[in-house]
Amino acid sequence: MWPTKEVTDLTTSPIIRADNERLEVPGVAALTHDWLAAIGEDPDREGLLKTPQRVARAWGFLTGGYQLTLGEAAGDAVFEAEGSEMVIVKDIEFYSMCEHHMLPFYGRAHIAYIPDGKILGLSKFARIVDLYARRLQVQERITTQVAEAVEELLAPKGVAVLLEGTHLCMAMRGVQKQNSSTTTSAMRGSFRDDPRTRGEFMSAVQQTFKNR
Ligand SMILES: Nc1nc2c(ncn2[C@@H]2O[C@H](COP(=O)(O)OP(=O)(O)OP(=O)(O)O)[C@@H](O)[C@H]2O)c(=O)[nH]1
Ligand SMILES: [Zn+2]
Repeated sequence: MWPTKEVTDLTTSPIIRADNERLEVPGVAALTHDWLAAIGEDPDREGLLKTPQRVARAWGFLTGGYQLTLGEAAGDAVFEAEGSEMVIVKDIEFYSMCEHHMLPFYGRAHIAYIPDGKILGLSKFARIVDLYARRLQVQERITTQVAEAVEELLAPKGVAVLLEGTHLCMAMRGVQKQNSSTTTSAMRGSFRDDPRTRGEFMSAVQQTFKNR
């Protein structure tokens, strides 16, 4: 892993400036030059001349989650609030890289929680998903880490996280199954203990499947 950069200005951090690949990972450009040669390419042909730098910037973005903490991703958006109605944030798209093949997997995350005095700014759920997705990952670990992050920030009565993912390492190589998808979930507190609470979440999520 490359040296951790202190991110003090969140408006310029790689996770927030999602359109802007500003963080080049040191060493990746030189490695990419050698990688191109190893696969039989000519790294010095015109079309590839800038590719090592592009790859280094792209990987800075794709693995920008290593550069941020949960506190930085959530900012100051934890608020005191009355009430304990279920909050569901659905269809948060994510893009990650599998740690086995370093190929992309992507899909949607759905998060629900039941507050116990604290709520979180809605956009922060997407930032938390990006924080963990922009690393080398397995889908199960992103799912668990997002659930643990919501627990840590809010200490809610319950939290549920469900991810649906398509893995390119299963589609464009290996078993070559283009249509398979993987669902992973983490249920904590009342979502684990109360089937009705879990059922309410699952039917809300299934509604988004039907509407596609
Ligand atoms: N559980 C889990 N497995 C994953 C994920 N992403 C990729 N994999 C799997 O990781 C496994 C690695 O298996 P290996 O047998 O070591 O590698 P491989 O020979 O390239 O495997 P194949 O993909 O079957 O060709 C494969 O079964 C992948 O499908 C993930 O997010 N979660
Ligand atoms: Zn893989």
